[in-house]
Amino acid sequence: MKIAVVGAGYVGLVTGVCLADMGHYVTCIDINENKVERMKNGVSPIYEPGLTELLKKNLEVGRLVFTSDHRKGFKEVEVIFIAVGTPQNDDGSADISYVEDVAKTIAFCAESDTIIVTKSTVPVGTNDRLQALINLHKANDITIEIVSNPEFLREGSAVNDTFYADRIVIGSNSEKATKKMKEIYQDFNIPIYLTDIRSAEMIKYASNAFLATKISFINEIANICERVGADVEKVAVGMGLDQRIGTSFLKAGIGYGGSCFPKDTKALIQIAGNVAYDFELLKGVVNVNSKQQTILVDKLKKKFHSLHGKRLAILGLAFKPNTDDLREAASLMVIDELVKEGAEVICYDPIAMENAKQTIIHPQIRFAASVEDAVKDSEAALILTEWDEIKSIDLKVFTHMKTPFVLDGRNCYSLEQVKAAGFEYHSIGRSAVNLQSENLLI
Ligand SMILES: NC(=O)c1ccc[n+]([C@@H]2O[C@H](COP(=O)([O-])OP(=O)(O)OC[C@H]3O[C@@H](n4cnc5c(N)ncnc54)[C@H](O)[C@@H]3O)[C@@H](O)[C@H]2O)c1
Ligand SMILES: O=c1ccn([C@@H]2O[C@H](COP(=O)(O)OP(=O)(O)O[C@H]3O[C@H](CO)[C@@H](O)[C@H](O)[C@H]3O)[C@@H](O)[C@H]2O)c(=O)[nH]1
Repeated sequence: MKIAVVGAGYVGLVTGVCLADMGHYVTCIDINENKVERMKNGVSPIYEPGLTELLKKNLEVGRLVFTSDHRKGFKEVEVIFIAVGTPQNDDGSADISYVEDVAKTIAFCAESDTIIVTKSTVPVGTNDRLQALINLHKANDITIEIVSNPEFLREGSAVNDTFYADRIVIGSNSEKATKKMKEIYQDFNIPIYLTDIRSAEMIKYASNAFLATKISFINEIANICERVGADVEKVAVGMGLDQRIGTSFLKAGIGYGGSCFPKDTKALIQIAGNVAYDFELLKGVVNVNSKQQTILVDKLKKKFHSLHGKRLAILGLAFKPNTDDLREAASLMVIDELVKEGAEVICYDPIAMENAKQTIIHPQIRFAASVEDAVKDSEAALILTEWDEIKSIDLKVFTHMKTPFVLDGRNCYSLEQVKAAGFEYHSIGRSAVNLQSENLLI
């Protein structure tokens, strides 16, 4: 089938490449001409395992085309996916102006019957609004129908998530559009959950809010574990063995970041507020997360009287491993706090360094070429992303620090490993390892 995808960001590019790989003819349209040029040459603008290979393969066989010309991209296509951003407004609500702009462009350009598929995460009722907008602007003799098809991929495993998703959600009020959607996804062999448009829109927000709730819940349990002498890692395993609870998203740490959970939880609070419902639980989840993101700074302040002039190493900048995305990463909040306290910050990340150099600019911040360079002469090391490279380093590297003091926000090492290596170590929801007594401190 001939398909257009508007917005070649994370979701649009991965969707476009995977649809092409499944045999469809896909045109990805993005207003960023620089990005389009790179993609035309087989260069992915994002770091995403497995994506470049598929991008090159599908460009070569001619199933994938990139353009910044919407009218050209819409020529002869039956289905248009919208995958542009829905960032956060100042009040936390979702900004749907990019999605509305695309809907209007489609209405102006469409020359024959078209199905629009909204992949972007949009507040409940947005697709109905888009349909009304399109009906207002489209030519009279054509039909444009809209379908909600929220995206559930995770950054860092986006390609795999697309091919092996647990479900595909399709919200549609039209039999013709539903049939087309089933055809598009036929070869993916993934269960399809068909529902109405508003429920599909809500499934996306509810899923992200629920996962964020699990994370804030385990982080609060972790904070209590530290105070009562329990180990959150063991608690999470024990809880997860109950199949009603499950093991996933119970990894305690320094909170959730990224381009989705922070903005989608806040947007859902707004969606509820707009219908006079106070989503108290979710407000708690958001507050817990914001405190959790800087919990290591609190621990650091307990250790040192003042952070002024202290050299502190940051290991890991991306909001999670296997991505170079820094959006809403805990590292940004931590670094901001440390800079305010007058510390000298030296950062290292295996992949997100180039993005970081353009995002985190301050005279007190420098970048190191390796973990070794970052920790050398530092008075504390803060681990913020659990990259394999960081998890698998020889722990001796920390013993060469000016003060061998490690704050691990992602519980990368076992307490036994750390005790054997010999440095002071504080993690999340577990006893601290003290250097002098070699005892575990509560
Ligand atoms: N990033 C994720 O992991 C993820 C996962 C699931 C859902 N989502 C949702 O998907 C949507 C897209 O997210 P993203 O992270 O891919 O966004 P992104 O910011 O990475 O990409 C958006 C792209 O759209 C382009 N664009 C903007 N206006 C355009 C227009 N009029 N025509 C053509 N291109 C245009 C931009 O240049 C940009 O390349 C959001 O609603 C997000 O909440 C994201
Ligand atoms: O047990 C866990 C799991 C995750 N995280 C953190 O949560 C954030 C988000 O992680 P993850 O969900 O793996 O990555 P995203 O790419 O943000 O994916 C989420 O957001 C996407 C955008 O909406 C959805 O499509 C996905 O289904 C949803 O998992 C990261 O900072 C992780 O460090 C934890 O702290 N503990």
